[in-house]
Amino acid sequence: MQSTIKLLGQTAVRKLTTTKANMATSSFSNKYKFETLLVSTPREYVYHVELNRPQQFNTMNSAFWREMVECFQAISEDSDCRVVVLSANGKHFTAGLDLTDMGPLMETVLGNGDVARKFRTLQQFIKSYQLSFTSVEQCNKPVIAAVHGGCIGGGVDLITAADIRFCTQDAFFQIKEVDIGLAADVGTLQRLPKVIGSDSLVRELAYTARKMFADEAAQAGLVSRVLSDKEIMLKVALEIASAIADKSPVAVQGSKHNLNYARDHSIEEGLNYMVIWNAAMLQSEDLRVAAMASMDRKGPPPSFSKL
Ligand SMILES: CC/C=C\C=C\CC(=O)SCCNC(=O)CCNC(=O)[C@H](O)C(C)(C)COP(=O)(O)OP(=O)(O)OC[C@H]1O[C@@H](n2cnc3c(N)ncnc32)[C@H](O)[C@@H]1OP(=O)(O)O
Repeated sequence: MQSTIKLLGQTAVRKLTTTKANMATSSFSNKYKFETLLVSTPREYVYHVELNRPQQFNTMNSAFWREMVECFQAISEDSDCRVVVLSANGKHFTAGLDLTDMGPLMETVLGNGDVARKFRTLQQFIKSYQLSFTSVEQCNKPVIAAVHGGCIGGGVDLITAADIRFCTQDAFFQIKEVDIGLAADVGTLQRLPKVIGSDSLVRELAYTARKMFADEAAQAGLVSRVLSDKEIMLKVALEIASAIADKSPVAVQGSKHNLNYARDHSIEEGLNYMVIWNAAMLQSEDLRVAAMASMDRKGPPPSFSKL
């Protein structure tokens, strides 16, 4: 009798565990359900976001601009994620702005209304598109962009907002905006000079729209690794992502936040900000856990609470 009750109890526990796991999976699928992006969890604490309109070369349509914000703002606050790999499906990473989905924009440009009204509408448009990539930069979690094939126009704006960039040997980068009659307006001109350091090269690329291939991109510092093909690139990106995910999230996210702050301020301002930041964060349990683990080299690797 007692063993029957015990067995029934075990079945109930198993059912409850399975139900909880199913609920977690379905809440993940609902939260990260998009038309233009595919989100998966290939490893513990690692999310993989893929641009997912392969037939259209992942061109950036209105759904994409909206979903990028939704996706990266959700990830920023998701304690099950500590690091993101951002790649793309299909032949190219992205062909940039979807030139077939510019209806509302062109309606404003060509439509009725005086210059002030048109200005206000376009201002909102451009600001909201900028937020799509600023949400990558402002995401609490580091983002590793893994680029293959063409990374064109808006693609360069996007990857300059990422923390780390890898590419395949066949990748090329193109600030294509001048070819369609506009100055790049969603991040390239602001972020690329800080990423690659050579103002001269940025200007050459922005004024000519010429392709920059993988080896030159590595030499310039736009990417930190060039891998032979996409499969190997994703393997390496996921390994690096896992290595980051094993570290204290307090330390990693604090590093991202302070690197971004330091990039945009003087050294003195950055140091002052760091004092305030760590006067709070040094009180976190991660410091004790990590310090104990590094002293006890034979013990298990440290494990950190979710953040
Ligand atoms: C507020 C503004 C915010 C953001 C602004 C961003 C600006 C930009 O992104 S500017 C860059 C815009 N993109 C382009 O100019 C891309 C131009 N295309 C190419 O360079 C090439 O097509 C390619 C992407 C390198 C692919 O070359 P290939 O593999 O040889 O294929 P194709 O035969 O050239 O193209 C096949 C098919 O795709 C269409 N297409 C390509 N790019 C786009 C695009 N961006 N939008 C819409 N459609 C695109 C191309 O026209 C072909 O169509 P067909 O009907 O088959 O002719």
